[in-house]
Amino acid sequence: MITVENLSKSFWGNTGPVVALDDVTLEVPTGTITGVVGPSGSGKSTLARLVALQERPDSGVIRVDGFNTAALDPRRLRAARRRIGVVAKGELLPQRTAAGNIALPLEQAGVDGPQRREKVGKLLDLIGLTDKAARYPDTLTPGQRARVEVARALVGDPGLLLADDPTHELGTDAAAGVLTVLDRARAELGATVLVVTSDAGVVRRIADDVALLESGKVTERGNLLALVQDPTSRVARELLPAIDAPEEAAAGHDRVAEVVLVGFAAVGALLPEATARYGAAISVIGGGLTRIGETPVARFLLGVSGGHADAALGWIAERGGLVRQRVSGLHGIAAAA
Ligand SMILES: Nc1ncnc2c1ncn2[C@@H]1O[C@H](COP(=O)(O)OP(=O)(O)OP(=O)(O)O)[C@@H](O)[C@H]1O
Repeated sequence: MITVENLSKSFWGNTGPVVALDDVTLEVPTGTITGVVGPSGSGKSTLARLVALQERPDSGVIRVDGFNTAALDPRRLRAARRRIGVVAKGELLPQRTAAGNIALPLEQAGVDGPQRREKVGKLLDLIGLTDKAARYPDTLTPGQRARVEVARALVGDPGLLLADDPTHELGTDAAAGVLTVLDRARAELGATVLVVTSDAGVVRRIADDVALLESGKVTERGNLLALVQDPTSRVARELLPAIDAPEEAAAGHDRVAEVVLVGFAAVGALLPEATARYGAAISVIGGGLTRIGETPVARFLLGVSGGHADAALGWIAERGGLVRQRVSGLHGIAAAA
């Protein structure tokens, strides 16, 4: 477990001090992927450098498995740094093959040849590049190079894998490939991963937990699937499908409600079952379906008509759907299950 407690960091800019991080607290539970998402300049890279123990905070503490890293002497600090696998971008050695680049940290650590080969072989398999082991970086695609960089960061079995903007400047397929590797690292190696990104889609695809960083402050954090069911969550607003129906499309229904459904059973079955049980006519006015990791999540604006419209909505809420009725126009009441 990595914990960041009350971390603050300022820099001197041209016009005075710039607060990059302001009292940031964060947990990265073991074996999970935590995503820190925020706009440009919100402090993401500063946070990544501090967690990588490359820079010291002005105040606050970073704990790795309970140890306060601020209290470490230089030798222990170097050892602690080695426990953090930083995905370093654009730093593959051009004169070394993909396998040779992944093996480099093991060579530096004095690991013998057979052990190196076994470890590198496993990681080449994890990143799906076994057949490219002998290729040099300049003959790989940007996405393949990015996957090799992740493998190199994983080769020392780090306590934390840290990736700053891992999909930056990659096309859609290449980005998906890198995220699959991070996901497999967590699932198959039990890696603990911290990803900082400005792309909410990265968080939606791989994160278990998320923190929203804005102007150096964490303004929201928690489990992603829990947050998407929180009507006040700004992360949820970012990640769920937009309801892009015009106001007049909601006219003519007895009840209009925004509904968030999480999981295969809810997304697949709740609406037809509510229709069948309560004889209510339920129509989808807007919204849509997405996935959070492997979990389907839907946000719909529903129009419900018929004698048992309220009962139908109440039943959906009882079954775990988040139901917010729109009473009139923009006003709503929350009835979370
Ligand atoms: N070494 C530094 N010297 C001076 N100011 C800095 C330094 N590093 C970061 N800053 C400032 O701190 C703030 C946060 O920067 P940071 O790079 O951490 O944000 P970011 O969220 O990673 O942004 P981006 O997504 O654009 O990379 C910015 O105002 C930036 O200009």
